[in-house]
Amino acid sequence: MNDAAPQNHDITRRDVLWTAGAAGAGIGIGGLGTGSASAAEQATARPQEAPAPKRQGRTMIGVPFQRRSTVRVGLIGLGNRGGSMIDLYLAVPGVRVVALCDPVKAKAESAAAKVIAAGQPAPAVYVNGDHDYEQLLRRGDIDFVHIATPWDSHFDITKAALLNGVHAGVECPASMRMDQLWELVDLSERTRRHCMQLENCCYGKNEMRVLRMAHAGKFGELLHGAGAYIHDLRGLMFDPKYYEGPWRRLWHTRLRGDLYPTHGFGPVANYMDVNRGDRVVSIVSVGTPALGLAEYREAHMPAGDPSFKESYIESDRTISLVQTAKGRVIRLEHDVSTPHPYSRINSLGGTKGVFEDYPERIYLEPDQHDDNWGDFSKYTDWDHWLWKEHANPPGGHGGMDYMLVFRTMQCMRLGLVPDFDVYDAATWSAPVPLSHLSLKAKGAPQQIPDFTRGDWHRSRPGVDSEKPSEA
Ligand SMILES: NC(=O)c1ccc[n+]([C@@H]2O[C@H](COP(=O)([O-])OP(=O)(O)OC[C@H]3O[C@@H](n4cnc5c(N)ncnc54)[C@H](O)[C@@H]3O)[C@@H](O)[C@H]2O)c1
Repeated sequence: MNDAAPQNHDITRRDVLWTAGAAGAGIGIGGLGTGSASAAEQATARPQEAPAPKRQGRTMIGVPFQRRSTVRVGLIGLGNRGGSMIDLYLAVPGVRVVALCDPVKAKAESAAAKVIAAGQPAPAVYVNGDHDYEQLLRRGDIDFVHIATPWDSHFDITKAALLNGVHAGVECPASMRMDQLWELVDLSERTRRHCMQLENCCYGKNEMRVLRMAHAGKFGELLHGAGAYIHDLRGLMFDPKYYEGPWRRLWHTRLRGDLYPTHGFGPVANYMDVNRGDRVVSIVSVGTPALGLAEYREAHMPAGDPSFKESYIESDRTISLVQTAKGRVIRLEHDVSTPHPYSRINSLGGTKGVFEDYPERIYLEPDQHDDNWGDFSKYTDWDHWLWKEHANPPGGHGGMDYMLVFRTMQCMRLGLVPDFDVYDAATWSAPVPLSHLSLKAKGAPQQIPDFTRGDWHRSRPGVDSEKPSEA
């Protein structure tokens, strides 16, 4: 890692190529596989010192949803993620699933069958190719859309949702490119529709307990935290049936950097009130060689498999250090290509102690002393009201997926301000392009833009919400 500005780094002019006109108009750089620039060029299409573009609308901070008795939901992308999240929308009261879209007809039809089995009217189904989502979004009867498609298409579909007046919830990351993250901020402000990063890990039981303890001062003054996506995906990425095509593996041929930062970053950003009193200002990243996928392929794939044509450039482990305006440090890690038990690290430290997850343990003065970790299960009094009310939530990932859906739908039904907004989506996704740029610059720091354009000073609620007086 390098403190000083790089002397002989290899950022090319194309890495930083960007003009305000091109990004503002959304031209010159394609989505959904359009355009000719490489992913690496596109990821860094804004110079790191570029000032924030001029605001085109009013802030979306503190803007409540319009109240409604029933939330009408559409889902776009019904693979592993969309095909399981639909169960949770069907389990939450006051929600109707009205339309579904996936070019793979069998997936859309099987999701439609679930809607009917849940006793709701048959949903409209859109299966005619990669752009049929446009028809779904033009229907005029969708309040919220859940976008669970491969990463390349997140931006175009989210943009279309906002332009059609539909609140957008997009899977992680919101986009892989800096110019698109800014465009999402501008679009949300212009269209007055929320654009939410559907970051389920912010609703994890441990994450919410730590969040409440942090805000109550149990950790003292906050100093450092860490989050990660360490998940051995080698088997799934080489499984021809798991994903719809090899899109996820192919990102390892396209970009070096933290490809999936939001699961680790979102919760720690919440602990530290990022965009709510503090802000993240810079990131430095380093990466290991990329060896894991090629080694796995050699051992497990039959000779002649098309994957043998692929060259993996993504570091097996990327480690980034993010600094906040208040001087705190957040460590982010990404590794999906080596053997390792699943971990999001999820740690937080301050002047009064520290929490570390995987496995969960705590060391807080005056409760613990003599270097012996304490039992985190003794701190259940600090559980978030959502976890006190829903002790055994249905669905995957230990129940946090349900909490995300329940709370988002609750905010829409009751006309509340969402727990996070487009500024959080852009901030949590920004390490994708910026870690790439830092890696190329041999660890040189990159500025993280202030997507709030100065409003980060304002203290305001987020995931640490008050329980609404009505259900
Ligand atoms: N938050 C989480 O815990 C979590 C977990 C898994 C996946 N994800 C995210 O969900 C997204 C999807 O991942 P997945 O594992 O389900 O992948 P997948 O390949 O299983 O599913 C993607 C689906 O999108 C469909 N699709 C592709 N292009 C489309 C288009 N233009 N319009 C409509 N549908 C389209 C595909 O046919 C496929 O069914 C990714 O962004 C991933 O990062 C999030």
